[in-house]
Amino acid sequence: MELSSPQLVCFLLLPLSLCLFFLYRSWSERSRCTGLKPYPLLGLLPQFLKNRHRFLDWITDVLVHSPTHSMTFRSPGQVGGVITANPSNVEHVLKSNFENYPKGERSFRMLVDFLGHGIFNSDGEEWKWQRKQASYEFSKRSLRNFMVDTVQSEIAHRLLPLMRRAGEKGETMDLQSVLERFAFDSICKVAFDEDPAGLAEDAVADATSSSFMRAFEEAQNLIVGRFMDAFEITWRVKKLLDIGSERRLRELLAVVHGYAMRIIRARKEKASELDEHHDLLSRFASNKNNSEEFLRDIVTNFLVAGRETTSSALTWFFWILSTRPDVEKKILEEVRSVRTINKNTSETFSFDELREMHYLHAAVTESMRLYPPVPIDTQSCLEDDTMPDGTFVGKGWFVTYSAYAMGRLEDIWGRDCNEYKPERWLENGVFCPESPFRFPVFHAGPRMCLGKEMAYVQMKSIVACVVERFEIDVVGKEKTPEHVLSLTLRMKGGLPIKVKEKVKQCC
Ligand code: HEM
Repeated sequence: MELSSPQLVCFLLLPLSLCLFFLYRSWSERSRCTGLKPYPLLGLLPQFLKNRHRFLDWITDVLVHSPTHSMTFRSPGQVGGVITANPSNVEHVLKSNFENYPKGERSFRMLVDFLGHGIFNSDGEEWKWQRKQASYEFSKRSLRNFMVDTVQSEIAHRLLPLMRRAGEKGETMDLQSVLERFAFDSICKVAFDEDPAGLAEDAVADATSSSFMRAFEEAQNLIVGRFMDAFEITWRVKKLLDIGSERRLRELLAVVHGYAMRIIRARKEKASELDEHHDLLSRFASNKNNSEEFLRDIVTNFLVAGRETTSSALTWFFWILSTRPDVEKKILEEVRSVRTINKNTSETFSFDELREMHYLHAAVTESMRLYPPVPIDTQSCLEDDTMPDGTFVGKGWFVTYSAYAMGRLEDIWGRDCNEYKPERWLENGVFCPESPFRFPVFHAGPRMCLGKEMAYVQMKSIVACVVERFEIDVVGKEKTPEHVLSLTLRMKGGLPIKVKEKVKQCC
């Protein structure tokens, strides 16, 4: 059959029109579900590019308004993805269908230069083996005792004197940086029996550890920057040509890995004096099959885990506290009462005393609800799947849950979800935990955080001791600080404070 010119045009235009019609239909359908308007062909890429500097708040707005609290990304040439704040989906991904949601190849490629094959960046048998070794170590009473001693000593000999000196001189100090150095010293001592003395009076003199800390932070930011590149090819080309941010990253990683190697070699020299249960590093080092490179990855991963999480949580906590004298008063009353009941005359608190501080536990937890140290966390999908809320997830897609958005959902926390209210965690004065799928701040399921108890000991000890002794004035506290999204939620520009030592209470 021969077609006339107008017929030919119609014949060619028909599929195109049908295509446009279906694209438009799926476009308006998806915008009805998520409140977002994905562009035909470009998907949500334009919105992503426009909002990537306020990524967390942007996706929170979208997830809060989406009826399922989930959103789907699909852009041409890019992997698809789902971001969710739906507790049923979180449970499905992190627990019920765990095997289908590993960290995945894409995330591995992005992080391998920094985290290597360590626990945060491994799947399958490689992860299981590390998890088993580390879990065993973390469950030991001896580790807990060592950790409590370490935190107490760091507070009594470094943190409190440092704050006292700043108070006497009337100096403004950056609390975020102080807390990071505190956490860095603690994790190095607990995991590797190394003291970098980041918070010591003569810390300035220890150029190696301070240049390491700076390099570690910048490297982390550059690695996260890779995730924010709209196209993976961008950083890969820069890496290949050794230019721009990738060149800088290579230089910084040389410093980071060099420091970690120094710890490992020092440990090897001491190996004959130490048994394999001495600390976390000894446990991994005792296996002769583990290369130096693998041990270096262990060190880097535990530093990531321990250095920024508690300091991020406490930085936001102290800012909130500065705006809530009522909460500070209640914490102080509780701390003083525990001290009196236990006739404690030392500068710090024991593990059991910290456990008695339920209000403090609630106050710190409530702050992490609104400012979770790990605000988003991503897995990838092995095989096509449908989540409990009906959202489709394709093979190879990423699935991200946002603890930050979940902390702001009325469906989980009620109408006062945006208010800071420690009381929501208490029943008759006793702390009641929430399901980890509704409050996944420490993750959930088989990969749940191993350092949760250690983190609370550190955070509660610091708050109890500091609030008891110092008045803290946060400079510019009226304005909500901006955040920077690194691997953790950091405060942009730090938290400038002025401190004044309180007059000692006579008992
Ligand atoms: C407030 C403090 C902390 C928070 C909010 C927190 C949160 C988390 C989160 C969200 C994960 C999952 C990360 C992922 O998907 O890869 C995680 C994993 C982990 N955390 Fe923590 N963490 C904290 C402190 C610590 C501390 C002090 C340690 C001690 C070293 C630690 C050790 C670990 C380890 C080893 C894992 C890996 C678990 C695995 O993949 O099997 N965490 N944590």
